[in-house]
Amino acid sequence: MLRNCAKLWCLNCVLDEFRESCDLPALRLFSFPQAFGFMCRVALQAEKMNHHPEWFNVYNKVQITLSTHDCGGLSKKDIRLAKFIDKVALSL
Ligand SMILES: C[C@H](O)[C@H](O)[C@H]1CNC2=NC(N)=NC(=O)C2=N1
Repeated sequence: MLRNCAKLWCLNCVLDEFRESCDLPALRLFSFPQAFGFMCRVALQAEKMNHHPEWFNVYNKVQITLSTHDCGGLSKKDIRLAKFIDKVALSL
């Protein structure tokens, strides 16, 4: 399930290039600590890129929306961050 979810995330972002944002399907992890650890890894990369996700977490679920405020839509940075998220999700 996680593998499909991760692959879908990248596809969603590429296909929706002309939309204002890309809502990634909710990721259901095994526990709250694992969800929080996932978010920490993504947060460090987001800070490094100066490109931050809009996200919602409840217990073991993480919902992520990517967009680029500066251009009012999706940019290469969103795709790059989605691919990083993809990689982290696949490593869990
Ligand atoms: C001023 C600062 O560089 C900008 O606001 C950065 C910060 N993080 C960001 N994150 C996202 N997702 N989109 C942006 O356009 C963006 N811009």
